[in-house]
Amino acid sequence: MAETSEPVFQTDKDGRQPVVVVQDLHVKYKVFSSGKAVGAAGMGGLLKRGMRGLREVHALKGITFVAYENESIGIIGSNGSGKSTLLRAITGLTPPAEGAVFASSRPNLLGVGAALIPALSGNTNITLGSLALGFTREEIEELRPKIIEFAELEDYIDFPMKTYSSGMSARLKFAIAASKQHDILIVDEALAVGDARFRKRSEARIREIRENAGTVFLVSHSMKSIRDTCNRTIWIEKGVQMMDGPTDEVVKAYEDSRK
Ligand SMILES: Nc1ncnc2c1ncn2[C@@H]1O[C@H](COP(=O)(O)OP(=O)(O)OP(=O)(O)O)[C@@H](O)[C@H]1O
Repeated sequence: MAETSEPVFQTDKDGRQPVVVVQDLHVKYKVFSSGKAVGAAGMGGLLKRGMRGLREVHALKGITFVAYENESIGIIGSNGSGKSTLLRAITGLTPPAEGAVFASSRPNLLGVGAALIPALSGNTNITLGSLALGFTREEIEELRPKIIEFAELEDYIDFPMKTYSSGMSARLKFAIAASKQHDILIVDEALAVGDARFRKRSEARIREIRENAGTVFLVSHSMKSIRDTCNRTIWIEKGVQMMDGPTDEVVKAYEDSRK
């Protein structure tokens, strides 16, 4: 793994500022499985000799790219191709087996779900979620009406969150998380929730974050969301980087491969 992070953040010849540098990234999961199903017959070559029940999944096999300021990068690929693993490696949640990930500031995964308590009201949860994002009490009171308006929950904000539909709580979570200007924002399928109108507004908010010097990564199975939100797309298949380039070209190649 590379030891020094300084040279990787030098601006390129066009003066663009790198914010995330991924170098030959490999991620492997070791999984203990119980039962006979995971024998040589079940998992074939994945089962290592002498380690009964332990198998290794090579989820990312050499991913390399540089993400710059103001980019919105879509990550696409079929189920199990390694998209979420890549996002987790960028946030530092999953360590690389080989290679390295450098980030110029702390990447934030869009989501405040963990900080919220379903038995409490939407309003109290705005306080909890915003505190978790690092806002002060004063900032929270300034943001509160905007969050409620964005989530369109004016009539429900004093009800316990557990009484919300899944779309309503998803809207509240997005509205809290997106109230912050993130430098590096990572969005994993969050746009799949909510109705078409809310999706449009969420996408607009993501574009705004990006325009304010943020860099956004978006994993989605919706090629429409990717086309509407991302200027660049990386396509991964079975852990292998297939393509990295302008969204239109990459999405077209991906869709053609699935015909
Ligand atoms: N925590 C884990 N432990 C073991 N294996 C894992 C773990 N997380 C993911 N994997 C495996 O790694 C591979 C990539 O999974 P990942 O979730 O990154 O794919 P994905 O592209 O996000 O999939 P999807 O589109 O279905 O969400 C899969 O084979 C999956 O089974």
